[in-house]
Amino acid sequence: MPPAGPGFQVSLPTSNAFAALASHNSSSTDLTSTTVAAAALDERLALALRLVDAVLEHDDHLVRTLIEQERADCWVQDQQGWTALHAAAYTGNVDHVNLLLRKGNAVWALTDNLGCTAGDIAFSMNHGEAYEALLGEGVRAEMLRAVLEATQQSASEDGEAAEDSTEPVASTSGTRPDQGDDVSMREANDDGSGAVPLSTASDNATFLSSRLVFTHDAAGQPVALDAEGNGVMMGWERPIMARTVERCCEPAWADRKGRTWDELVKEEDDEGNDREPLRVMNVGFGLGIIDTFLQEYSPTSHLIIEPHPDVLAFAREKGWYDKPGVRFYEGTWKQFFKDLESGKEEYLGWDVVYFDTYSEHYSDLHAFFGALPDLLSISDSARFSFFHGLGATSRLLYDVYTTVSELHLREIGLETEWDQVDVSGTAGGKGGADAVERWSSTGLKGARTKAEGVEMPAAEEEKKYWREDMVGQYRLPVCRLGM
Ligand SMILES: C[S@@+](CC[C@H](N)C(=O)[O-])C[C@H]1O[C@@H](n2cnc3c(N)ncnc32)[C@H](O)[C@@H]1O
Repeated sequence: MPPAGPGFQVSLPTSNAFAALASHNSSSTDLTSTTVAAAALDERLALALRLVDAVLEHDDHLVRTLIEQERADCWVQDQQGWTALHAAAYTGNVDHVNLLLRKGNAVWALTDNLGCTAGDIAFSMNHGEAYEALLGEGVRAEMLRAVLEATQQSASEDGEAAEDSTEPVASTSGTRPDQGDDVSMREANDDGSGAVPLSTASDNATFLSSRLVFTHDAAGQPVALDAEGNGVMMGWERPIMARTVERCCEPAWADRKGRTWDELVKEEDDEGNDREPLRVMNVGFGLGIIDTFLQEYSPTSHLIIEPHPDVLAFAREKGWYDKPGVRFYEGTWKQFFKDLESGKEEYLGWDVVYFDTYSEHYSDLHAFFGALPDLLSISDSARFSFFHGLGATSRLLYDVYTTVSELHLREIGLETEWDQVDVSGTAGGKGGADAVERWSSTGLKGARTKAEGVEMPAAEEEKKYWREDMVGQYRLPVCRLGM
């Protein structure tokens, strides 16, 4: 993802930008003041790069002097994109890591030219203590960000409420509640620029008003692509969806007379009895993969929340509107929540709730968490899960968002267990390098696709949304209301 990691929009000048600025200034007309300014910038740049070297050379005294007395800029990146923090992560010197974070102005989430945060480097070098320090910093920073965003959000809602007293309420369909810069739910929109463009992959309203294509990749896997050629959903995520359903539905079955799902369905079918209800809610239909697995449990009520017209058309064409127990809510989950509040929709007490949308951000998921105590059935067997692709291009970011989401869920009374799912591709076919390739955002590098009358741009370069080499196995959250 971008310089500061996926969705982390820390826009700081790199050392190169710093140098460019110095040279630009020195060619300006006001020679005296610009020469002084350029010299000052050169000096700061030299100081910052000396700090990187001092860290690499284990020169404790110089590191301390440069940070505490010389106030060297710890966020400056060298030619390979390394900051002093990357260097400290490389050497594994936890004192330097802490010094840079506490006394210096180091930025924990900056990525080097290869897309690695300092934490990723510490992890790959097996420097456990340094890694833990960076993880702690990331979690603190992201928890703080969420608090600040919530404060901003409630301030803007107060403002809107004041306006609402005189103006009709405008639809907020598909818009982000916060416009914050947090991590994307799925990581296809890494353009490395650090900016948040109004792209189909990062802006929900843009995505919902653009076309989608349902096609197949070179390996014959079904894929749904957005108008920029990013993968919205890929067939090879099946093992994740299968395991999610198993983990979320089995407790409800076990709860029902202690019999397995198969036994229960069979017995009740034979005897013609009414079954105990099993109510499931899925937010985001995509290719209908998770819904297919949910159907195997014959839910009495199967609610699918999906706003995209092309996805709805796809679902209709595949016969989903006629499946037993299935009902589509044709709108966003935020619209659905409004309808729940107004009484237009009913709180059913769902046994299983799953959340996997596209072009939304962690702050959206966090907002969804807040409703779970009302959405979930009070039964011990009720489960919630979500697609955890948060920060999946970096080991550190993935760990940070695993912890942050768990803490946020705990705040609202949900306990989380993390299951592991092999995403190496061995479950669905070939493994190794081929599997890593399959975890790219489209698998259609360089291919211009034309399907159903919608022409997609050729993907200039493969955008990975899962760094399987760095991140490892997929973590499946299984959440329940605490005791
Ligand atoms: C990654 S796909 C879901 C894939 C699904 N889990 C499966 O197994 O096939 C994301 C889906 O979320 C839908 N979506 C996007 N924004 C949404 C929103 N605000 N509310 C509900 N669904 C949304 C997209 O249209 C898309 O169909």
